[in-house]
Amino acid sequence: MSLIVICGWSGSGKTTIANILQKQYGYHRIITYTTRSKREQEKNGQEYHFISRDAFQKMIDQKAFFEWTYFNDAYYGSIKKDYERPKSVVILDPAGVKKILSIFPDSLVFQLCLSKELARKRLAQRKEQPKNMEKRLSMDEKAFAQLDAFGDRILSIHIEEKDQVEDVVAKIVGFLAQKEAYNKDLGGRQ
Ligand SMILES: Nc1nc2c(ncn2[C@@H]2O[C@H](COP(=O)(O)OP(=O)(O)O)[C@@H](O)[C@H]2O)c(=O)[nH]1
Ligand SMILES: Nc1ncnc2c1ncn2[C@@H]1O[C@H](COP(=O)(O)OP(=O)(O)O)[C@@H](O)[C@H]1O
Repeated sequence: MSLIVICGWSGSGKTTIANILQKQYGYHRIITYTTRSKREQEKNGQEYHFISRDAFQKMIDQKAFFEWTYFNDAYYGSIKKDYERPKSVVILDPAGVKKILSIFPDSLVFQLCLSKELARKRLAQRKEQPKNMEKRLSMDEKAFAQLDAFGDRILSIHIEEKDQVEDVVAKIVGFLAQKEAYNKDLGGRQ
């Protein structure tokens, strides 16, 4: 199974990159479920399955979720059968990353890292309200500190203002190609 997990602060480019991996590199995008309101540019079933709190609670009661989390006044969760397809990509928060690493230790976790200043700029482009933006970023900053202990299991990609989305994708794809070549080489020697 080759599962790619993408995580990072709000505005780090997770959605943009997962969409490129899906559209240009044939990755199956795991669409997770959320109770947060849909943003203007989002489509139900593309970024998320947008559902009501009642529907989310029902899914919790029915044990439909593989893992779920509560973040910034909204619920987010993913379902198990979606992880069964090979060559998948999913976007998760730090709690989800920890859970997935404990169940699928071979999954590749990429953390998109950027300065708060750049995150603010990107969120402003996305028309995020300044007040909401600061709250999101400080919550993300705290939550991502939990992943420090998993340093060697997570591939950090440092993003600077000059980096185009394609540069970031190229780093991820380059790493995946290297890993595949290494595994093939290892298979050939055994
Ligand atoms: N654990 C978990 N986290 C999720 C899931 N879906 C989304 N997230 C995370 O929820 C957080 C909030 O996502 P979102 O509201 O789309 O904000 P964004 O970070 O600005 O794109 C992000 O850290 C996502 O990675 C899920 O199914 N499970
Ligand atoms: N490398 C990049 N260069 C310039 N703009 C970017 C880059 N990556 C993402 N963006 C833009 O930044 C904003 C936030 O990206 P998004 O993918 O929504 O982040 P996230 O899902 O992590 O919150 C969007 O407007 C997106 O078009």
